[in-house]
Amino acid sequence: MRFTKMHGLGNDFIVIEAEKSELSPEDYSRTAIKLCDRHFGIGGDGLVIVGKDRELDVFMRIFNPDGSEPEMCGNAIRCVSKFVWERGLVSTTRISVNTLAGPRYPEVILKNGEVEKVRVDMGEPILERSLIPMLGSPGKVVGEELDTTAGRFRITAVSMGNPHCVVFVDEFSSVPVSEWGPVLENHPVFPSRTNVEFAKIEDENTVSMRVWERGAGETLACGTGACATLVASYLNDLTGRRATVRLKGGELIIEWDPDNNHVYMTGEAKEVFTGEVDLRKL
Ligand SMILES: N[C@H](CCC[C@H](N)C(=O)O)C(=O)O
Repeated sequence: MRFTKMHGLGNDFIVIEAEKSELSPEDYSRTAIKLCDRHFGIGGDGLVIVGKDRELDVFMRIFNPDGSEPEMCGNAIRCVSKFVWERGLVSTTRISVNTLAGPRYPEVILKNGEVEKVRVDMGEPILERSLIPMLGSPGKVVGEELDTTAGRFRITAVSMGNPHCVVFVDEFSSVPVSEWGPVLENHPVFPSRTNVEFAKIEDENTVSMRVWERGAGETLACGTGACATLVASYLNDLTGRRATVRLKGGELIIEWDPDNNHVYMTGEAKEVFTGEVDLRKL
């Protein structure tokens, strides 16, 4: 089966065209576990399935390395946009992509005919606790204290279709991401688990971020996480509605438009290699 290895700021994915794969949907989850393994498989932070859609240009499904299927993935949708543009699966630079979180609208930005960046309308952030989803009384979760087995955290919860728990820190050197991450990811207050972002405010237009992803562990970047972090930073009066989010793998520009309440993410997407994999050998 053919695959394409891509990444968005080092958040890497194995991309497969549904129509050209011998996989059926019930195979996706267990195949993701095998292919994402960095020793026994190809290696990746996710398996991304892209294909023609009945209503929109294409659909995107993503599976975490633990086999779970999240609603949305920011770095992956930039990779998918580059993938479908370069393979002629779409004929315009403005693309419509169906996801479990609903339609999303990326735009590929060309330079000398090549895809330089992708700007994605990530839709409206979801702030109502029960829709994150998070247990507890109705309302927003902004700067709320949460007791865990690793101590007490002040959190802000935002969904971009997938759940995010943002914790602001003064320095990363004192943040054990691989210890605190899973404690928050699996906290019972998050019935669907959650992605976890540790954010350091550099100035009112710049935020640095480390991320522990639901079903994937620490990654070099998280697009939906960067969007959630900008929203959380604004809700906590720490930044404006536009910021550069600095991740281990690179930078994203995130804007939260006050007029339509949509969040926009702009960043790169890269193709590294293509290959063939015989699933019977995994
Ligand atoms: N692990 C995430 C999905 C991938 C999100 C991330 N890679 C991004 O770029 O948004 C989750 O379970 O919600």
